[in-house]
Amino acid sequence: MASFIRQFTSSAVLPVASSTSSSFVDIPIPSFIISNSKSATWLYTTVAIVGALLLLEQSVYRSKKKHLPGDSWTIPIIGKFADSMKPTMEGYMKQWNSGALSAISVFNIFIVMASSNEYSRKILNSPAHAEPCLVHSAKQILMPDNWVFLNGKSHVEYRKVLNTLFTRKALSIYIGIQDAIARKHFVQWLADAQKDPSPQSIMMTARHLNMITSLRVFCGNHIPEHGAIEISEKYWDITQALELVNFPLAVPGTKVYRAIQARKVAIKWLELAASKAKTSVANGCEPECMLDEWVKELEAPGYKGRKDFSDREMAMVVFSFLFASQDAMSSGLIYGFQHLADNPDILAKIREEQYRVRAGDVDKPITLEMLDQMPYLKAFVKESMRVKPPVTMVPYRTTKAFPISNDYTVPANSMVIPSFYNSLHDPSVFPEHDKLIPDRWLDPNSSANTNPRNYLVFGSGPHKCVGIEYATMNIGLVLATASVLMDWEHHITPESEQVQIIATLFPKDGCLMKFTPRPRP
Ligand code: HEM
Repeated sequence: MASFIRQFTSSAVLPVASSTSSSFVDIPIPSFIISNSKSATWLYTTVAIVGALLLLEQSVYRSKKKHLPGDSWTIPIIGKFADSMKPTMEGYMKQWNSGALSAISVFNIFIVMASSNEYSRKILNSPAHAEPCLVHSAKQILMPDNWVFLNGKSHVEYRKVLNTLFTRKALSIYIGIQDAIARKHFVQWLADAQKDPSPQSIMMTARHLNMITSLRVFCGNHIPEHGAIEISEKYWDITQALELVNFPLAVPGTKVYRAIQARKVAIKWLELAASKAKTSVANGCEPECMLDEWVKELEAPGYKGRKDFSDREMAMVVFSFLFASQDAMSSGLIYGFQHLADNPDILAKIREEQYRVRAGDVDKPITLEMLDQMPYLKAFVKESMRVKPPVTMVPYRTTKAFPISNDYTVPANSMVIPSFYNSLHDPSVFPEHDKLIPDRWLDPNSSANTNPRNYLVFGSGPHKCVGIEYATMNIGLVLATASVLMDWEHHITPESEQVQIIATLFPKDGCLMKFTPRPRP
């Protein structure tokens, strides 16, 4: 009490206008009240500013969203961040089914999701309004000067050069490498299964097979074995960083930081490979991999394009191929194994075709000519990726206001995400759309074949996947060779049909398989 009185007496005088409250004039005010009142002013001001900003945030969101389906209000600051951390197919389906166009916001990034074939294709084919933006982390991982971030004319020019790496002539070099590596890995899979016959997840084994195949196809023996294994092991850090929204700073301990370290390792080996490929071709060696083929192509007399690609630039291209293919191809391959195991009648047809084309010789490496005679295999691969598309959507960014429909314009600098799932599961084009029916691709007059615009597994427009032929050839070749060398049994769990999204789609239980050697015919 005494201290209270002391404070009271030493307090300042509150200047109050005498006209309004003369009786209070000169009443001494305690200092704690004054200091509290100052901080209260600050508090009120801060609250008012924050409140105004939050209101502004809501009104900006609503003015951008207009009549599109989506939450009427966005969660302050973070928006749908929590959902984007743990995306689920059910969540995406709900969003896609809410309308052909729908809106969400994550960290104040305004996002328009397109689910119909018409709008998805429109985004992919409107380079004047929208360009691929990948997820934010992709730029940090791939490096901003990677060719994949080019747009317009410079992108078209660069792609012309890269298209030469996927010609039939180039693929005929790659197919032998793919065949040999697949067989080597199957020997290992069978040896591992003999040691431990319990069903094992093929998530990592299939990913490893894929990575080693890609590295050998792209770089041949210009990367030593331990370098290839180092890239393969570290690559998982890159996959894990591909979330829609990441922690913005790549500081130690974050996923993006770890991914950047993994990229540095990969680029170091890929630069070395580019330099060795140049030396090898200069020494007159015949091309044995993609980098050799590229260097050789640059020197061809009829070649008119750009010739001066540095080791780093070539390394970044190869890295962009790894980046674009590793997760998608692994997804395609793993679902391929699962679909065949779950559909023995389809597997039997694949095998029948294999034995016929290989004339019973299962040790004979596959050639492009043999693949040409395997329409059922091709139909299966196409159908397997239709049912479970590895890539379900690709983020684009509007470079200017984009009048996407008669009654809606996507504001500039928004994210627009064309999704492929609904196109690939449109029941009017794919009757019994959830069923795996390879035969629908064998009839040229089927609705699947007469509506090619619906098959968006590899995208559409100027950024359509550059590796389509290689990807489908690789998935087909691995499954075909596996079918004649091995039997496999799928250990079905309640999660086998559920999907987990790790950049691309995978069976939630990791796809548990048991492999055994298959007797020769
Ligand atoms: C099953 C495997 C694959 C799937 C499902 C797939 C799917 C896709 C999709 C959906 C896109 C975006 C297309 C668009 O924006 O319209 C894309 C782009 C791309 N893909 Fe693939 N891809 C696969 C394999 C590969 C492979 C094997 C390579 C390279 C060897 C590759 C290289 C690329 C590149 C470089 C791009 C960007 C092209 C550009 O921006 O011009 N992909 N892919």
